[in-house]
Amino acid sequence: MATLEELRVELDKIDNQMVELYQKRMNVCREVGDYKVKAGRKVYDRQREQEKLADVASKVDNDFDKNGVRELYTQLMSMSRKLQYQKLVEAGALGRLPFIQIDSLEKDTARVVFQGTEGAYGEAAMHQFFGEDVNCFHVRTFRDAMTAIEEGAADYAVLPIENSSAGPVNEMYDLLDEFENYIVAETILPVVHTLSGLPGTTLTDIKRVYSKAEALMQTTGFLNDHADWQQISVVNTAIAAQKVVKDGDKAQAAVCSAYAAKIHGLEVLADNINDEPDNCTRFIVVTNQKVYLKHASKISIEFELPHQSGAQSGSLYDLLSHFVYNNINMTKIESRPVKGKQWEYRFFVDFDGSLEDAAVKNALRGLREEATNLRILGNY
Ligand SMILES: O=C(O)C(=O)C[C@]1(C(=O)O)C=C[C@@H](O)C=C1
Repeated sequence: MATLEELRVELDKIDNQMVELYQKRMNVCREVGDYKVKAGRKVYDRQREQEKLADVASKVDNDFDKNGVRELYTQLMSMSRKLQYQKLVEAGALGRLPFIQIDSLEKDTARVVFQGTEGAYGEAAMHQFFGEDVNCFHVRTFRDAMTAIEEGAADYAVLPIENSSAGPVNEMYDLLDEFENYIVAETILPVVHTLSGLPGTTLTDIKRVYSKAEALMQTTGFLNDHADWQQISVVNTAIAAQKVVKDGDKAQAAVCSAYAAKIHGLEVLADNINDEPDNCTRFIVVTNQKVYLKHASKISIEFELPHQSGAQSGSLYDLLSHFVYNNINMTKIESRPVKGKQWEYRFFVDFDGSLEDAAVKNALRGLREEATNLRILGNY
C-alpha cells in the first residue's frame, strides 16, 4: 500500500496538470469574451451551460462523481462568465446606467410627503433630513405616499424601511417593487416610544392600546406585562394618539412618541417603553427620478431567481457570487414572496458602492443577464 507521502506526490502531479488546464481553459474563455464583445453577444448562455453539465456528468459513472463534476463545471463556467464581464467593462461595452448624478437635493424648495399625521416618526425623520422649515404634507398610508411621488404631487417622501429591533418594514419592500420610485437618501432616527393616554388616566384604567404594528412589536416586553390589554394596530403611531383623543375614553391608550402625545394633548403614562434602549428606525428618501448624489456609497437592488427547469440548486448562491468576484461588500439581504407565485421570492440586496464603479457595473451586468426582473432601486 502506498504511503501518504507517495499519494500526495501523485495528487500534486494531477493538480499541476489541472491548474495548467484551468489556465488554458480560461485563456480560451478570454478569446470567447473578445468575440462576444465584438459581436455584441450575451455572456451567459444558459442552454450551452446546461448541455455542458449534462455532458460532463455523462462521462463519469457514479452519482457521487456526477454531482462532483457538475459542481466543478458550474464553478468553472461561473468563473469564465466573470472574466468575460470584466472584458466588457474594459472594452467600455457596458454603456451608461439610466441614472443621472446630481450635486445636491434642492431641500429648500422641495415639497415633501410623510405618512401619518403631525407627531409621526416619519415627520421627525423628515425634519431631521430636510430641516424644520420644509414644505410638507402628510397622507394616511405608505401607498398614498408612494402614489404622491409617482404622480408628482410631492418631490420626495420620507418612509421607514427598517427598525433596529423589529426588523424590516415588509410593506415598503413590496411598494418599492410595485412603484417606479427610487431611493436618493436615508436617515436614521432614534425612536423612543411612550404609552400615552388622556390626562388623568392610570394604567389600571387601560383596556385597549393602539399603535402601528411595528411600534407594538418594539414594545413587546412592556405590553406583555399587561397581558389583559387588547393591542390594536392602526396605520401610524400619531394617528393612534389622535384616535385616543378623539374617542375621549380612558380605557384607551396609544404607543407613540412623547412629541405626538404632547401635540395631540395626551399625557405620557410610561416613558421609554421600547424593548431596546437604542431603538432606531432607518427611513429612506424616495423620489420619482432616476438620480443619485455625487458621493453616494450604497446601492439597493431587487431581483428574482431565474426559473429552473428541473431540480438545480445554488442559483441564489450563483447570483450572489457576483458580489464576491467583484470584491463588493454586500451589507443586507431581504426576501419577499412574489405575489401569485407560491414559494417564489424576490430578493432585495444592499451593497457598498457607486453606480460609476467598474466593479459595480460588472456585477450588475452579470446579475442583469442571470437574474430575472433586476431593478436598481437607488444609489444613495
Ligand atoms: O460557450 C460560451 O459561450 C462561453 O462563454 C463559455 C462558457 C464556458 O465557460 O464554458 C461560459 C459562459 C457561457 O454561459 C457558456 C459557456
